[in-house]
Amino acid sequence: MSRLEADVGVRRGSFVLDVAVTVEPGEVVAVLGSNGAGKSTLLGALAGLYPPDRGSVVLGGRALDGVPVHRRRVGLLSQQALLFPHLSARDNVAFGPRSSGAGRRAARETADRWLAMVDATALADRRPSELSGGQAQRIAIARALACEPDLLLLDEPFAALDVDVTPAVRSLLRRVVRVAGVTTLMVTHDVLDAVVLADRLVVLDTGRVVESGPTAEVLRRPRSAFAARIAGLDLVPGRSCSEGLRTAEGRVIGGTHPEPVDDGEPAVALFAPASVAVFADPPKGSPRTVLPVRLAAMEPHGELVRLRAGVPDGGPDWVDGLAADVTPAAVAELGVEPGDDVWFAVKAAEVEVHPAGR
Ligand SMILES: Nc1ncnc2c1ncn2[C@@H]1O[C@H](COP(=O)(O)OP(=O)(O)OP(=O)(O)O)[C@@H](O)[C@H]1O
Repeated sequence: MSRLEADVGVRRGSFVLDVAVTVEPGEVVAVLGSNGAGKSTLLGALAGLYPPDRGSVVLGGRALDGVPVHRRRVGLLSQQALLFPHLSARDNVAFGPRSSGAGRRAARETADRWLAMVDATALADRRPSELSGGQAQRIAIARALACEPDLLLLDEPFAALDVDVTPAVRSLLRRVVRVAGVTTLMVTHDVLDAVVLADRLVVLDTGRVVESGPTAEVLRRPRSAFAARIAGLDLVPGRSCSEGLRTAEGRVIGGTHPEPVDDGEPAVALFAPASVAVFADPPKGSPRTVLPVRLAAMEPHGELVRLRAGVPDGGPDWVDGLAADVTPAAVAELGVEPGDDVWFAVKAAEVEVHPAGR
């Protein structure tokens, strides 16, 4: 496992990227930011496509300045699978090991191992034209990892997939990246990609890092406007359980599992602030998950009022920042103000539990 330390300046026309980013060995970091923020430029600089004007890229102790693309030991998975059309799936995966000197037999064995890892053994003899988008992307994942890269770069890896196959391919990528223990940097527009795959987020704006930190923390307490916009959801960290999610203190948040996640795996419960009902007294016999919170703030939010939670006496930290959007009439009826203890309640059907980065 290799550590990535990059501190680069890249000029493209009038745009300047000036970014320092470190990815610890085996860590997955997601780079987010609006269009034109410089995400692809950063990826290109790491891959060796755009030589930096200043700075350095050090991967596993090797300085990559001037090292050509094919010698960097950097794997790239992009939106399109970009498989060689004339080769079978197996030969596509074996291509990397072959190019780095493995014999035909050893390369095929490596390919078969990775094909099994991405549940694609049955597709080994097919040509790319005989694969669906999701199948081709699974082969591309195997191909990227079969080269045993020191760094894996993911460029919007699910953007070209049908929405109904994305969760399965995303879970699979999460599993194999963890098994391979490969240091990974991912560019994405989709906050769910970041939640499911990334240990840490880096937010770019006009070529600079404006925010970074553990995924759940950035989404829970966003400091940049961009993170706040993408993080418009309530998020509770914990571990998946059959009922939904269990927090570190053992509180169960009822929820559904839209994508596969094993019991006990790190996970997050996500729900919309508009799905949260607020009570001034603990609701009795409610089928919902009820969370005691201390009201920290009330702010206008469109036609609604956003109630922000703070931590009540002895309560867990993750309560801090949870939001409930309610009508002004409901706020008047509640008769509560900041500093009061209130109860947030949410129905299991409104809560999605997704696997999460560490
Ligand atoms: N070949 C080029 N010549 C000049 N400027 C360029 C070139 N390619 C990109 N740029 C500029 O560099 C900036 C960063 O682009 P980049 O593609 O890295 O952003 P991004 O964050 O990946 O955006 P998106 O989310 O739209 O893919 C943009 O302002 C873009 O206009």
